[in-house]
Amino acid sequence: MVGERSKQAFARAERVLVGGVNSPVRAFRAVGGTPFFANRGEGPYLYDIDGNRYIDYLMSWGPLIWGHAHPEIVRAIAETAARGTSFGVPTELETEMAEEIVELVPSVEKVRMVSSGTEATMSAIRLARAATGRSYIVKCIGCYHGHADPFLVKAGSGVAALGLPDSPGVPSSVAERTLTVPYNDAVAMERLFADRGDEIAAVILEPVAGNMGCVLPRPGYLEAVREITRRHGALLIFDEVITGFRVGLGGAQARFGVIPDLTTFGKVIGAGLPVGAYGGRRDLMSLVAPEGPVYQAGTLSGNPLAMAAGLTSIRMLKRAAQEGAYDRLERYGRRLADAFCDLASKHGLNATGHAIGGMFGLFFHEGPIVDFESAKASDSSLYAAFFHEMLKEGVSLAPAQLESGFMSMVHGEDEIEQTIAAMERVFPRIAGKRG
Ligand SMILES: Cc1ncc(COP(=O)(O)O)c(C=O)c1O
Ligand SMILES: N[C@H](C=O)CCC(=O)O
Repeated sequence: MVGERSKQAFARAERVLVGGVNSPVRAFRAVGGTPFFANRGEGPYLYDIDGNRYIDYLMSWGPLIWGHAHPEIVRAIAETAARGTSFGVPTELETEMAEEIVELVPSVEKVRMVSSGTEATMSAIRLARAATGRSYIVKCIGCYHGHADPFLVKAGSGVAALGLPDSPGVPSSVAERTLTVPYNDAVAMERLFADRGDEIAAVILEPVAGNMGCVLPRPGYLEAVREITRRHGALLIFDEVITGFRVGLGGAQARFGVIPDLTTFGKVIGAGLPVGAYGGRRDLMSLVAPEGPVYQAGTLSGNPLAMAAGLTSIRMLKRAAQEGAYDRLERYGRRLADAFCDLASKHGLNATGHAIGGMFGLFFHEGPIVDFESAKASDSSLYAAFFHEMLKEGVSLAPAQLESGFMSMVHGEDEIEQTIAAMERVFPRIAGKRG
């Protein structure tokens, strides 16, 4: 339950921070109420400033695949910081990070590090436009690719939660260059390309959608988009800011065996420090400055602390993957999703649950959930009640139904059992609260 100290902290924050937060989703607008304030985290647990402990499935919106304050990651950051926090000249850490990404992610031959997922996606489309000499991009309705102008068109995540299909401040001349189609609809994609194929620079796609809840690609969908883009001379950009190193070591592209031209990363590759990256085929990446003319830069790009944290995390993931750790993540996610659906059905409620690798989605909807239309038809007031009751039970889920839940490598049997037990207590309390 959100305690008095958090409420006071939020009131204080609201006086000087826009909406009391530094990213809209943190304000809990999709579920109502006010947010709890973090004090510290340890493993799968987050402690708020009122002294409450939560089993955390938000995991800082995805980056914390090793949970909070993992000792090896904290040590790597501290040791690196002691030698300096930023240099403005290259470090070997940046090369090591790029080498890991190139080794593990099938499509990536060269990398550019940046400081956020948004920087990665906006740079990738600039590159795609330069490479093709075309100006239109295609995105799916309900997918979120960060807050750069071209992406704030029918976007998911906080944009959808606030009911802002588009954002004021984005010039219409920019927004009109973004074409949209429903996720998982290869026919709509084919039709759009039949009409405008020779004007389209790239399709940018979350290979598993994570910003309208967690929505899985239909069998054959990613392959179809790959084939259509190739046939029309457009690039395929997989936005793996969420899925990278989370649905498997090689991301969604390795898992589904579909190879994009460019890939964007963020979240897990920084292990909780600000980071992003984009990469892809050597011939495309060599268009980026200083090798080529496409300008993109960053004072703190490849920051040593972020590189040290990310590298430690990726190397630990490599070892863990050999012991089936990603399968365990998915099994745990599946158990939560199944328990959610079983309990809902026992209490006469519609529910659908998805899980893949370390991400999952819980929807109050009979399903199937395949796109934004079906995801947003889920019962949002019931989810809000569920979210708040789970919080009272010491379980922190995504504060919006149209977001993903995140499992970490340090969640264990105990946490899963405690979470299911919490759901068993919560369902009778929310059964009467259908929207
Ligand atoms: C799929 C996806 N792409 C891009 C972004 C943007 O990343 P960032 O918030 O680091 O700018 C996010 C999350 O915010 C995301 O989920
Ligand atoms: N859904 C967003 C990213 O994945 C949430 C992060 C944010 O906008 O703060």
